[in-house]
Amino acid sequence: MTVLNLPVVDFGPYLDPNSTAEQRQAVDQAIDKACRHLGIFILKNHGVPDELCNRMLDCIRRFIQLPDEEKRKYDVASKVRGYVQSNQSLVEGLELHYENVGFYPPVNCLSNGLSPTIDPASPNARLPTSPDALGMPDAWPSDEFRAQTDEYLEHILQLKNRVHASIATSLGLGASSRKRFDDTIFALAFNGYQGLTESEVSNGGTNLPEHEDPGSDSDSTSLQVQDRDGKWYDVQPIPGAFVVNVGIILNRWTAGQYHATLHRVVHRSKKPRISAAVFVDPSFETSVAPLPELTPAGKSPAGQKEETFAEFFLDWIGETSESKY
Ligand SMILES: O=C(O)CCC(=O)C(=O)O
Ligand SMILES: [Fe+2]
Repeated sequence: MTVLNLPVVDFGPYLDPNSTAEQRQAVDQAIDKACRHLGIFILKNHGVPDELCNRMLDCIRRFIQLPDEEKRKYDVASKVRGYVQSNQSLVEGLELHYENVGFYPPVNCLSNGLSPTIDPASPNARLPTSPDALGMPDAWPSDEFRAQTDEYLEHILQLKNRVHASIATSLGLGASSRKRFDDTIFALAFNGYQGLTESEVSNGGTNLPEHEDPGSDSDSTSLQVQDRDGKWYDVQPIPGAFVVNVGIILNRWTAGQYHATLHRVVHRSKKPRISAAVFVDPSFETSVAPLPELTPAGKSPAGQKEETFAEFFLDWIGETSESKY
């Protein structure tokens, strides 16, 4: 398979107080160009400390290395929360050759991740005990895991705000559209791909079938992406850098100007692999209709429904049980 050298965006000027407006503008242009082309790029000098990323990955690795019966305690029978074991067939005849543990805030959450019905000071504020439209609540393997993830997301939030500000500038957005970029929540998929034996290496298929995600992904290594002609490429990762890709919502908001990247994972190695996908989703009440600045005629592209992210997402997870899973 041909290796694709993704555009590499050096985010340094956004973090350096001495950078010039021209340097930051060059970053904006590079991100905008990549989002329009394949919808995917590598972000280096992103400001999230290497040491913190490594600690997060170690924490995920330690969880993935636990005995199966221990991990299964965190299976909450949801598509987006809790543990899903490898080879667990969610649809008859189709197996996923990877395991993952996912986290999704309460669906009635505010953009800060807190449920409006819960006192923010209460210990239940970030760990509701009742099911919502997505099923059972998150199942955190330990307080340490949770604290580690919170610390990581605090840094990712700053980065997300900067990247969204850059995109909003490139797209020439006004205050109301910028608000959609600000009102986001994080969903997480921490994925584990087993090391393979010699014969599995030569006989194996796809681990994570091709898909687009609603929110944009980041922080993963060695995956495959499809270009606009339908050809698949291996992505060449850069240690310490994030892979960032456009999801379905950014594609919709931009009326198709930004490309939602089709991607999949084919892990052919004797070494195990883990990845941390962070999805930036809009808050549930946010519209997923195209931004008014990008649709001068005031019309959505044909076939695109005017709906909130809640409506979109509940449909999407219903559909993915047939198409992605
Ligand atoms: O493991 C990876 O590199 C990608 C994971 C991914 O695309 C996902 O979890 O949606
Ligand atoms: Fe993905």
